[in-house]
Amino acid sequence: MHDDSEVAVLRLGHRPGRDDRMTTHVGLTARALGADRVVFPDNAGQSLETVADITERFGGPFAAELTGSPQGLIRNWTGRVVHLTMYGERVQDVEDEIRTAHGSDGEALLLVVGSEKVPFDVYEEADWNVGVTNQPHSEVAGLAVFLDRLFEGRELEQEWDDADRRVIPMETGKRVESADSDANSERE
Ligand SMILES: C[S@@+](CC[C@H](N)C(=O)[O-])C[C@H]1O[C@@H](n2cnc3c(N)ncnc32)[C@H](O)[C@@H]1O
Repeated sequence: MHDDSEVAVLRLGHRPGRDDRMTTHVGLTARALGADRVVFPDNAGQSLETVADITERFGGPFAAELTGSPQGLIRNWTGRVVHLTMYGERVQDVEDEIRTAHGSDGEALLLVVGSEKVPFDVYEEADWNVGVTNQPHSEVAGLAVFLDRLFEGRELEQEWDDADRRVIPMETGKRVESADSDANSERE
């Protein structure tokens, strides 16, 4: 989480139209929960724009990029690769090992989430295939739980740089403060 070794998220596969919201949410979840970068397939430019816009307004650091070769990124990754899949080893059994590789050994992590069927090569190329439960659910949910386990909750405390607005937590209502501290409040 914005320390020496990077955590990047790769969205593998994107079906324009059908996957637009899900791909965007992979990026927003990666950003909000402590990853440094998200990489989308190059047909997901609309999702990239949304994530970049949120980062500009609500702060960073966070990078969003496109790639023409998602599997090339996996093959050429110099750190370790974690593929999130319902068929993988239980997250609670491998999280310590992954945290040690990242935190103590300084390995950059590439977290891979799929959309439609993930090619078997990815299972073979991954250092860990990890299940957040072995039940089918969602790439967004799997990513969120995995990042929270990886960072042991520290990502909830992160500060945001260069935001032009900030949400003030409230018991009731919505309050957003601009960077120059003009406050706007709204009751639901
Ligand atoms: C809707 S699923 C489709 C998976 C696809 N049927 C396949 O064969 O890989 C899309 C993505 O959600 C993630 N996912 C779904 N359930 C998961 C689980 N229990 N643990 C971790 N990731 C999961 C995986 O990254 C998966 O590629």
